[in-house]
Amino acid sequence: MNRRDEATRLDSHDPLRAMRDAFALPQDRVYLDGNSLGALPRCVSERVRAVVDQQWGRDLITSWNVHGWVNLPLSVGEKIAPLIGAAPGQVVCCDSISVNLFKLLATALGLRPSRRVVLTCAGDFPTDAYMGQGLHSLLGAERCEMRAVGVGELADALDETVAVLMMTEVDFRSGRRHDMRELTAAAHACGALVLWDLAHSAGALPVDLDDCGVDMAVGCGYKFLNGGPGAPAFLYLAQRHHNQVTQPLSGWFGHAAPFAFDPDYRAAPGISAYQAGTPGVIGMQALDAALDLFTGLEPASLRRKSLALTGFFMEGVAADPALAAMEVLTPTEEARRGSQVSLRHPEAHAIAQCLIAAGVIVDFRDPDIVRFGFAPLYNSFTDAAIALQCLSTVLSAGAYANERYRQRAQVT
Ligand SMILES: Cc1ncc(COP(=O)(O)O)c(C=O)c1O
Ligand SMILES: Nc1c(O)cccc1C(=O)C[C@H](N)C(=O)O
Repeated sequence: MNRRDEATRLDSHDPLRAMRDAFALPQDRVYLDGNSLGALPRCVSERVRAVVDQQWGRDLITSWNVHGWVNLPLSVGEKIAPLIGAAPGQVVCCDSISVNLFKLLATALGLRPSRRVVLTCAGDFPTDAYMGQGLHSLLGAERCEMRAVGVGELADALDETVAVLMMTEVDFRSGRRHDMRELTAAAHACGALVLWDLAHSAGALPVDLDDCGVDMAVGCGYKFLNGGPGAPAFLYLAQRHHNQVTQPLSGWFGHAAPFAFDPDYRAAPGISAYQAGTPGVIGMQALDAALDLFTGLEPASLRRKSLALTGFFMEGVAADPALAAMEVLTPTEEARRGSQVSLRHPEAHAIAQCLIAAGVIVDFRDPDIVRFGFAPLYNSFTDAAIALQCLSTVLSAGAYANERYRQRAQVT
């Protein structure tokens, strides 16, 4: 059976295939970039229209109470919680990952006052280290020292100076998935806390924060949760760490009584204290609607589909002699794989541009990686087969050598 027929067969047996219809995907494109920006759920268009026209347009400021706008950060947080293995009361939806990292890193240093090191994995998405570097400038080297090491050196680097280990579960370049349970236990064994970045996990694979004993986590709403460009992020802090440290972005939405307008800050109890200012209601409502698509779905079913898609794609790459020059960076071992396949080639940028021009939307990561993101809610095996065919044609024809594919855009 050829790959297209095999894809058709797999699609017909896919228990999640009906979910694709919940998305407004363009007919003439194959979208494999949900690991950067999730596709548009139809229910989000409807919700945003209703929020703008009826809630904002007609009910105006009464909507903060009447439509529950004021509670959105907590209510949306509660909708995200089951997707990341968190019991109620520990997740709030607000701000961006970057901003939430600042709050949590400061909290971690406050919870471990005799330690100063934030240990990170070299090569993780840079904003995580950037936020730590900002904290270092603010607090000084005696209170905050950033230390980045390779994955293989993490175990040795965990010593009594480390306050917190900050790791991304799925590497944005390679798609490699780290062992959350094992690394969390290793950090705890040396008395450190652990903070996981779930940007490339939430909505694509099961995460068991409570069960793994994780202390803190962040993640974003615009990738596999499909909340739209710039959707609010989320933040998790385990119950046992609540009410001990005042997070530094102490804005009025995290105050115990915001509408008492006290001159002095008094933190709200629990996770609510991790809010800062007024939530972006339209973005929050878009994410809230998008999360409804996960209702009743087992995260394990998403994982099965994601692994089947990435596995099918990787097999196709391995079987095609035209793709021999593309190095597969993503682990073939399922437990170590996220929901993307990354291929390395010296002409990766031009190859990605050729694919996009042919209607297969992928992205490029400097200097030489083409990423194929597989969103289990809406990608099909046929998407993967079309992408394989297109990639094969691009490489066999050498189309990427054309000068017009070499222009670099501002956002890649
Ligand atoms: C792992 C990871 N962390 C953080 C970010 C950035 O998050 P934000 O833009 O919400 O601060 C991204 C992607 O943009 C990411 O892939
Ligand atoms: N957040 C992004 C943005 O504002 C513009 C373009 C891309 C992004 C991304 O999410 C990039 C993504 N974190 C990555 O894995 O590379």
